[in-house]
Amino acid sequence: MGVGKALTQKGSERMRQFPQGFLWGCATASYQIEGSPLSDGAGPSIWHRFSHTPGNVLGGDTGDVACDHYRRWRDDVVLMRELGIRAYRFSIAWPRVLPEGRGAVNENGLAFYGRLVDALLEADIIPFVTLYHWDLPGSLQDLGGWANRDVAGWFADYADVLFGRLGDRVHHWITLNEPWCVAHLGYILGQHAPGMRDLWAGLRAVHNLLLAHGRAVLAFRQRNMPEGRIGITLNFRPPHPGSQSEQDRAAARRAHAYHNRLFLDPIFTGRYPDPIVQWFKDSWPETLQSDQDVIRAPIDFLGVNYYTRNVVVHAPGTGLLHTRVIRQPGPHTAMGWEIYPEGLFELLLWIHQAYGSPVLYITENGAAFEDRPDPSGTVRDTDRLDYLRQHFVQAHRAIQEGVRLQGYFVWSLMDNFEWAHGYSKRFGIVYVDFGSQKRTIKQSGHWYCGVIARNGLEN
Ligand SMILES: N#[N+]C[C@@H]1[C@@H](O)[C@H](O)[C@@H](O)[C@@H]2O[C@H]12
Repeated sequence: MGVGKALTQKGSERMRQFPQGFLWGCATASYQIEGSPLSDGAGPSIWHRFSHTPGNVLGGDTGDVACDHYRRWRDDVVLMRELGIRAYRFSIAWPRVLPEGRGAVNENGLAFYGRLVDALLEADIIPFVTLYHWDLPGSLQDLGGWANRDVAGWFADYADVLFGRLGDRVHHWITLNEPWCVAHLGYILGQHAPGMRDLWAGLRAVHNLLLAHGRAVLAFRQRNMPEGRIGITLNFRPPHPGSQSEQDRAAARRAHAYHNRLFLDPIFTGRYPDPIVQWFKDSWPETLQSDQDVIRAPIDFLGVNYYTRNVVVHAPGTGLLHTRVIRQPGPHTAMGWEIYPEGLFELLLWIHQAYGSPVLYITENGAAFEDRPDPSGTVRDTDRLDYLRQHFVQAHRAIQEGVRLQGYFVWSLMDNFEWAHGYSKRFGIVYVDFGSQKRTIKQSGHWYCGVIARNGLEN
């Protein structure tokens, strides 16, 4: 079933036309671009603490300055307007709004985001607000953070402050960004803030993140904002077995259940994937029957973050799932991730078919490459342009198959603080000279501007 005109002849060109009103955008996150983490009454986040702890971030980089967006936000909105984006996904730093995570609101912090929203609307750019993109207030981590069941109420209260103060202008809300990374990288592997290596805590974080999401959705519904839409952003890595042996196929099923279904199933079906509950049986958290109803509070859209796939083999005693990812031949990004555009089509179709055809937004897709300006100052990032083009083609294929994909946010608007990699990995379609803070639209950014203007791809 096609949607819109799939391929239209335009002279000798063939266009892949996207549906009218398709939202082309870019995405960022507070700690990765803002800088000024403690300005105007903001409290320290777990990433402020983590990055200031020696050894946690490559090169000792921190988010103290980042892209200085907290001060340069007006110019950055002008930049977004130059790119012609229709929508901008950004996150709000919880500790800027509630410095202690609970209690008193920091009006300065709230005012920053109010000004940013007003400037976006003035520029005819639709704000998509992520309530949580990993910068938990440090004071809540002191109480156990995501491993403390009370966090669900703290998060819902924080979300409700923002619904009340920005809900008249912001109509698209994302509760959590990649809760899988929050639990797995932050509480189980310790590679991200808060740097815990505790399976017991990590699995409770999984459940409490889902509870927090559900409680925020219920708080949103209570506000009765008919124009409002709320969803969650999940990260996915479609796993392919390294061989057709039953062991490798079972390994891929385990990886699929843990990486792709751990949050999706409870939200859409009210149940955790059985293979995972069985796998972690001794450590699995106690849950209440009533939790399911909170977690599966209906959402209006699902945000999909896709970068690559994993080819997985059975590896006894290796890692959490006794699996190992096998590097594939062919092109990879600077993150060491295989470039596998077909994985985006496979993923979108699977979600569409297996979870009741939800409205989808690609809330992140992009690539890191070694970008350098040439002597003229131009950044010819053809590898990123090709990566995006190939993935846009797959998104178009999915729409042609009836997937209700309504927008695409490129990660990222600009080069930024790439978590434990610091500033060593550049994902932006805009180059940032972190010394001078000069922004330069890369070749991929200029190309993306054309895609948006045509709402489609030329072959
Ligand atoms: N790594 N990487 C790039 C990108 C990261 O910069 C985002 O903050 C995350 O939401 C997600 O992991 C994807």
